[in-house]
This record gives sequence, structure tokens and C-alpha cells, in this order.
Amino acid sequence: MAETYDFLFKFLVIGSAGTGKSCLLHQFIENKFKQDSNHTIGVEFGSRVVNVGGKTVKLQIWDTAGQERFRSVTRSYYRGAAGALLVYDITSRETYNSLAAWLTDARTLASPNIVVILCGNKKDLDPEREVTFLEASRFAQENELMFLETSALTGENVEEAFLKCARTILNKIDSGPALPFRLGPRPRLREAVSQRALAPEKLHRHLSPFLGHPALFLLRYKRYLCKLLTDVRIYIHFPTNCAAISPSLTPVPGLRGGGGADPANEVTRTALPNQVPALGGNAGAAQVCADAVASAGARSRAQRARRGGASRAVGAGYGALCGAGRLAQTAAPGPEEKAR
Ligand SMILES: Nc1nc2c(ncn2[C@@H]2O[C@H](COP(=O)(O)OP(=O)(O)OP(=O)(O)O)[C@@H](O)[C@H]2O)c(=O)[nH]1
Repeated sequence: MAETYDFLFKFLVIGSAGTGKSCLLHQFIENKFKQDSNHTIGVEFGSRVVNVGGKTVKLQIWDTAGQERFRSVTRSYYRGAAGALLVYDITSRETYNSLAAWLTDARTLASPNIVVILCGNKKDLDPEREVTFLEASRFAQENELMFLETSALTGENVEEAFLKCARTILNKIDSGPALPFRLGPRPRLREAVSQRALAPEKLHRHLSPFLGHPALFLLRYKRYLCKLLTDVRIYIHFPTNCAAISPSLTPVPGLRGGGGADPANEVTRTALPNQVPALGGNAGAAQVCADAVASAGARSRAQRARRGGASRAVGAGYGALCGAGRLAQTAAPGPEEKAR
């Protein structure tokens, strides 16, 4: 029977040779320590389906060779990775010193948004420690990484490292930027002004220069304002088809992921391997995850920019409305005219 899962994440295990990358992978997949582990040649692969926050996630893990001579080969496997375990050996300062180079590779070759967890492996060899917990955690903090000390030998924190990384990726996808206006029925003005993009104080600021009584204005032009807000909402709402999120994806008719309003969810749920012919197979699905995470970041930036634009548009709209109001006032017959 085909394996089912909600998400598929491509993970990398990177770091210098001999830090225990293959052993970490083996411990995570097989739940036991890999005796007589040899140097990896090129890359090795493993996968496991885990449950993270009620969601089924398939982790597709690429264990890369740490030796310099394989660097050009392993670099070609970075593309599309959503997460990475960056491993050093706590008993070897040399492996710690090369972390920055590995991290640069991950962020340039995989994605700047890749979720990385720093793993100080061989925690069981504490008496031989050359790198303190404190300095490594400082490095992690400075480089926006999560951090754990692990032992592939005892299994300590191994599962936690992979799950923590997966959880963070899921959170990143789920907590895509809040919609400035929720999709659904036409918003009532009261609801619309309570949205973040149009806080009541902003509304007041736009109106007060034109009229002495903004409340009266609101009451009078409620219908026009609602229409204006609906138009603005249509203009700024999320594109719901996945082709607009990632040009490399083709939505499959009739297949939607039920991921709610967040298109990132929909893409990762629906675009399973056979649905991404351009990228092909599992690598394609993994690419989708990276695209979704990356697009969440890009979307938030674009949204911020659009929100600014939308607020300005709303402001301009009010200006026009208020201008029209004033024109109407000027054009309205004065008391003398009325008497005549
Ligand atoms: N004590 C201890 N030894 C470990 C641990 N993890 C790995 N080792 C040992 O470290 C050595 C290297 O482990 P590997 O997993 O092959 O290291 P690697 O990072 O995959 O090395 P490359 O494939 O060359 O990049 C082996 O002798 C392992 O037995 C650990 O947590 N504790």
C-alpha cells in the first residue's frame, strides 16, 4: 500500500568528516548505533515518516560526505532542502571551526530560509570535550540556528534534533503572514476597520483633516466605504492558485489540500512527487517544501509592501470620497438660495 503523509521535507546532514553524521542518521532511522561506520562516499540516503503536531511528515534525509574531496559532489544535493542538521564533534575544535563554511553552503545552495539545527555530537565523550556548550550556543544564537548536543552512541537528543527541525519548518509554513483581510463574505465596515491593515486610529487620521465629525462621515458613507474596502481586499488578497506561488508548480485539478487560507499548506500537501513532473519524483516534492517555505518569506515581504500600498490606496480613496463630499456640500444650495 502506498505510504501516505501530509508533508514531505528534504533534510540534509552536513558537517566535517568524522563528526558522526552517518551514525546520527542510522540512530534516527534504525534506532541503534552504527558500529564500524566508514567514511561516506558522496551521499547516503534514509527516510522516515514521523508525526509532528498531529501531522504526518515524511523526512527524506541526505547524509553527505564530510571529506573535502567530495565537496563538489555533495553540494549538488543541497537544492530544495527545507531543513539541515549541521553537525560538529564536541571533542574536535577543528570541526567546530569549519561550521561557518558549511552554513554558508547551506544558505546559498539550498535556500536562505533553510531551517538549520546545530548538533554538537558525541555528547557521551564529555571528558574529551574541546568545545563548550556555551560558545556553541552563542554561535547558534548569532547565526539564528537551533542548537542541541547529541549522542549517536546513546541516542540522546537524536530524535529530538530531527523533530525540532521538522516542527520549525511546519510552524514556518503554518504561520505564514496573517491576511490583512480574511477571505469570505463582504466585510462589514466595523469588522474591516478592526483588521490590522486599517486600524481605527489610521482611519481617524485619514478622515479628520477633511471633516470635523468623522463618526458622522462614517455613518453617512458607510456603504461607499464598504465597497471601497471590498475592492481593496480583492486587490490585495492572496493568490490561491499554486502556480502563482511557485512558477515551477502546476496545480492538479480537483486536488486541493484543505490547508485553510494558507496557500503554502495547500502546495505542500497536494504537490506530491508524481504531481511535479518538472522536478520529478521525491526530489520534486522536497523542492515544493523549500519553495513553500521560501515563498512564505517572500510573501510576507511582498505583503508588507502591498499593505503599505493598500493603506495608501485606502487613504487616497477616502480623500476622493471626502473630496466628493465637500464638492457635494459646495454644490448644495445655501440657506439664501433655499429661501429663494
Ligand atoms: N563516542 C561516540 N562516537 C561516535 C558518535 N557518533 C559517531 N561516532 C564515531 O565517530 C566516527 C565517525 O562517525 P561517522 O558517522 O562515520 O561520521 P561522518 O560524519 O558520517 O563521517 P563522513 O562520512 O566521513 O563525513 C565513527 O567511528 C563512529 O563510531 C557518538 O555519538 N559518540
